[in-house]
Amino acid sequence: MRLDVNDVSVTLARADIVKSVSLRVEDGRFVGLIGPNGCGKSTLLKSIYKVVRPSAGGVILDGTDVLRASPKTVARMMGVVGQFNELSFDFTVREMVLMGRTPHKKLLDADSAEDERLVEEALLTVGMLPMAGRSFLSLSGGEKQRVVLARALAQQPRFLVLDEPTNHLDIKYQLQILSLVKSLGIGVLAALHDLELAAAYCDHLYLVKQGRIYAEGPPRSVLTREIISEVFEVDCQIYENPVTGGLGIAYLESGRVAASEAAAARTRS
Ligand SMILES: Nc1ncnc2c1ncn2[C@@H]1O[C@H](COP(=O)(O)OP(=O)(O)OP(=O)(O)O)[C@@H](O)[C@H]1O
Repeated sequence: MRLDVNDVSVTLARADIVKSVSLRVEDGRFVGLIGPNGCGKSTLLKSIYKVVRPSAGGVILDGTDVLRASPKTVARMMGVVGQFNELSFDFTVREMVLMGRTPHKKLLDADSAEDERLVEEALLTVGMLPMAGRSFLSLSGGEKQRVVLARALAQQPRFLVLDEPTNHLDIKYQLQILSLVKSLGIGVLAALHDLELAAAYCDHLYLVKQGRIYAEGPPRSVLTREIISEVFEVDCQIYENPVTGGLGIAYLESGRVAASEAAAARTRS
């Protein structure tokens, strides 16, 4: 399922937050959205999953006009893991995940054996089956995050939108969840903060700066020292990780940068 975001702009409280952004996620590709705090990643994702209405532009998923389609129509295709998972009412973990089946049901349809099977499978996948009877509100941040992902998996989406899916997760679950999402083989658009993880898992990156796409391409072409310095205002060295062969980023503290530049200047003179 292919996602096309065409010239989307979002204005909130009279501020232009997303400015004419276009992007594409081809079927089966894992695409990352990266950028500094407040650059507009979540707002852009919310406009894709219909929580925020763009002031201009269009969102097309597999030929369906997402902005005009009903929420149920979109939910049959698209699973979402948002950034905040708070609820006013308490549900059990199993009930939360069962909600993922709602888009596939008619009003008053009972839960089928297949629904129950998909819920068990999703809970098993994220390691939350032993806590199926627990109250959702009593869970830790990482446990909640895994339940919300299980709900999205039970939905059997053909496209996933993830807003910082590894937020709150310890390293085991960060790696497990990203590997799992990648193994689904469906189109994924995910906002990620960890640039090394983004490089390891994403086929393609869009880097956002102040509401606009600043750079896009394969991770190695986007995650360069120059671009990271321009957008994140942090100096770094890019290297090939000798163990994994993946892209490594060594961040340099500003004091150390100044010291190494001074040392380099002394060597030159
Ligand atoms: N409802 C709103 N009204 C006014 N401003 C908003 C609203 N929602 C978000 N913003 C502002 O829009 C900007 C972009 O926010 P957004 O949450 O999209 O950023 P982000 O890139 O996801 O940031 P982070 O990495 O910190 O999660 C921020 O300056 C934020 O304060």
